Amino acid sequence: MIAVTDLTMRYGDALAVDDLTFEVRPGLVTGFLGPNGAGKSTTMRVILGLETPDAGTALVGGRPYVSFRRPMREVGALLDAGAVHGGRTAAMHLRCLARSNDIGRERVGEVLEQVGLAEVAGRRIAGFSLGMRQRLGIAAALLGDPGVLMFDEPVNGLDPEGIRWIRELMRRLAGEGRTVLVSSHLMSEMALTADHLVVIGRGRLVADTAMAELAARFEGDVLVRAAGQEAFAHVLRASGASVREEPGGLSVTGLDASRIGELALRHGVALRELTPRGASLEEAFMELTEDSLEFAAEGSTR
Ligand SMILES: Nc1ncnc2c1ncn2[C@@H]1O[C@H](COP(=O)(O)OP(=O)(O)OP(=O)(O)O)[C@@H](O)[C@H]1O
Repeated sequence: MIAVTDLTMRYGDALAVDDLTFEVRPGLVTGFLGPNGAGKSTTMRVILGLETPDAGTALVGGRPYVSFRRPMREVGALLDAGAVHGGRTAAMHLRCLARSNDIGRERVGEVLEQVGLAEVAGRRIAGFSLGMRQRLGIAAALLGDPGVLMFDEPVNGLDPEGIRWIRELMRRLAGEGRTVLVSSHLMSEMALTADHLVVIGRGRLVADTAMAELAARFEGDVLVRAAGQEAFAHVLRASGASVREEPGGLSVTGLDASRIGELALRHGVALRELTPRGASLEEAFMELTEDSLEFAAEGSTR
C-alpha cells in the first residue's frame, strides 16, 4: 500500500503538489490522472525518495522508500524510460540493477522474457526504439518481484499491441494482489485499465473514486422524441424514470434506451427519436479538472 499524506512540494515559487492526500490499495489498478503539469510525476518522485517534500509524507507499506535496504524488492517503478545507459546491453543493464539489490541473476532472463525482449537481450540499448525502452523500464520495475508497482505514463511510445500488453500486465499484477499505481493524462486509457481513480489538478486532489462510481455519476441521458410526448412522459415516470422536457424532446434518465423502446411499444407510442447521450468519461475528466488546467488556451478545452 502507498499512503500519501498532506504532501506539499514546491519548485521555487511553483507549487507542484498542494496538500495532497490519498491511498493506493493492493489488488487494484489505481489510475493517477491529471492534465499535463498536474503534479503526477512529482508525486511519484517523492514516493520514490527522489525529491524531498516541503511538507507531508509518502510511505510505502508504512515506511519511507529511502529506508528500504533493497528497494527494488519492495517497489518497482517506471519513471523515465529514457534514463538508461545507452552503451549497455539490455541484459547488462538489468544485471547491474539485480546485483545492487541482491536479486538473483536468473530474474534477468525471466523479466526479459516477460516483457518480450528476450531476443534482443544482447543488443545495446542505444539502438532501442522508445517502445523497447519502455519495455526495458518495465522489466527493471518487475526485476525484484515487488509488491508495489508504479508506472508513469507507461503507454508512451507504444504501438496498439504494446498498449494492450501493458494493460493486461497491469491487470495481472493487480490480480496477483500487488499495489499498482499508473499515471496518465488520458481518461480513455484509464477507463480501460483502472479499477480506482485518483484525479489531481494543479497539485490538488480533485477526485478519489472507484471507476464504476465515476461512470455512474456521469451517466448520460436518453433523448426521446415521440408522438404524444406528454402522455409518454407519464408512462416513463410511472416506470421510475426522471423526465425533463427540453426543446423538441424529453431528456430521460434512470431507464436505458432499450427499456424506453419496450415501453413505447407496449403503449403504442410512435417513437421519432431514441438517442442515448452518454457523457463520456473524457467529458467527466474535463469537468473535474477544468478549473485546474495549467496552460488552458482561452475558450478551448484540452
Ligand atoms: N524539476 C522541476 N523544476 C521546476 N519545476 C518543476 C520541476 N518538475 C516539475 N515542475 C513543475 O511542477 C508542476 C508539476 O509537474 P509534474 O511533472 O509533476 O506534472 P505531471 O502531472 O507529471 O505532468 P505531465 O503529465 O506533463 O508529466 C509543473 O508545473 C511543472 O512545471
